[in-house]
Amino acid sequence: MLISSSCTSYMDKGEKPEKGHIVNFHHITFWVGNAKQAASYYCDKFGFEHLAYKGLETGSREVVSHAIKQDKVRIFRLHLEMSKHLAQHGDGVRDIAFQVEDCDFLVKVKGALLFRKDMNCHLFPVFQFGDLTHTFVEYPSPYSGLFLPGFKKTYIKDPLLSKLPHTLLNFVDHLVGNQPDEEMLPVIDWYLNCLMFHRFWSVDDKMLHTNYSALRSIVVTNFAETVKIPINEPANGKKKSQIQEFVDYYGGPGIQHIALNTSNIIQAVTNLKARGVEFLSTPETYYQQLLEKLKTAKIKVKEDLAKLQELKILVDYDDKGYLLQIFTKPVQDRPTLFLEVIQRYNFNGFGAGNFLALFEAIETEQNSRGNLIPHTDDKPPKPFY
Ligand SMILES: O=C(O)C(=O)Cc1ccc(O)cc1
Ligand SMILES: [Fe+2]
Repeated sequence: MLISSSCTSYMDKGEKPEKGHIVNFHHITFWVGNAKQAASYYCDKFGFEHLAYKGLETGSREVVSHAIKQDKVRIFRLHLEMSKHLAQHGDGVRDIAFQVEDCDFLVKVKGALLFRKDMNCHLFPVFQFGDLTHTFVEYPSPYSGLFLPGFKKTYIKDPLLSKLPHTLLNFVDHLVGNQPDEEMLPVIDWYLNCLMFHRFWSVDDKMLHTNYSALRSIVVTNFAETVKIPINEPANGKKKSQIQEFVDYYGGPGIQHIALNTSNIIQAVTNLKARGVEFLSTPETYYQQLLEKLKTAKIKVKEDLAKLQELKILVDYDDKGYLLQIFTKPVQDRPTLFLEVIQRYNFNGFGAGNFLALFEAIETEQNSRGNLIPHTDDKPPKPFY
C-alpha cells in the first residue's frame, strides 16, 4: 500500500543568495562508447537535432563530441579515453552543467570542489557524487559561440530527421540521481551547502513502497526553483529495490532519469511512439480508479482521458493543478538510465499519486530481467561488467 498524502513539501527557501546564483540546467554530458551512434539514436528516437561537433577534423585529438539539442535541451556527448568509466558504468550521464553567476564564489566561498579550471572557456567542472561531475558554465560577457568553445557547426546532415514527426520536448524539468543505501543524505548536504540549494520535497520508505521494494527520496532545488534534483536511495523491502538494481548495474551512484517537459504530452508521446520509443505500460485498473477519483477532484483535466489511457500516460493532481507523465524503458542495454516526458498545469511537485502504479510497472520490467529477487544484505553478484 502506498500513502502519498504524507510526503513533505518544504516552504522555506531560505535567504536569497547574494552571489553564486545557479541559473538553470545548461547541458547534460553523456560518456558513451560511440558518440556518433548515440547522438543518432537520440535524434531519431527523441527528436533532437545535431548542433555542433568536436573531433579529429576540428583538431580535437582525444575527444569526439556531438552536441545535440531540442528547444532548450542541450545534450553533449563524448567519446574519448574513458575506458574505466565505460567498463564500470556503460553508457550514462557523466556531467550535469549549470549556467551560473559568480563561479569563483561558489568554488572559493561555498567550497564546491574544483578539480580543473579551463581558462577562458567558462567551464568549471566540480566533483559531485560517484563519478558524476557538475560543470559551472559562466558567461562573463554575451557569448556568441554556437555551443561551447572548441565546437564547430556539425557536419552531420541526416535527411531522415526532417521526415519524422515533432517530439515537442522543451526543457529539462528535473534530473534524478540514485545513491546506494545510506548515501543520500551526504549528497543532499552537498547541494544545500555548496550550491545553496534548499529542500523542495521528500518521501520516505514508509510511503514509497510496493509489496516488494522500497526507496527514499529527497528533492533539492536552487533558489529560483529552475533546477530540481531528486536523489533516491534504496530501502529494505521483501525484494531488491529498483534503486539497488540501478546501483548494481551502473556500478555505483549515477543519474537514473532525465525528465523532459512538454506543453503537449499527447502529441509528444504519440510522435515519440511513432519514432519507436518504448514506454512503460500502466494497467487498466489504474485508469478505472483515476476516473472514479477525478469525479470528486477540484481540478478538471483538460486532456481527453480516453487518449491518456490509450497512451498510458499517468495523471497526478492536487486541489490546484495536475501533472501528466510517462516513463520510457531504459535507453541502453543496462537497466540504468531512462527518460520521462512530463507536462504540468500549476503543479510543481512530483507524481506521488502515481508512484505505486509506476513502481509496479518498473518491477514488472525488473522481474523480466531476473532481478526482482529477495533482498539480502550480502554483496550482490557482479552484473555483466
Ligand atoms: O514523479 C516523478 O517525476 C518521478 O520521477 C517518480 C519516480 C521516483 C522515483 C523513481 O525511482 C522513479 C520515478
Ligand atoms: Fe521524474
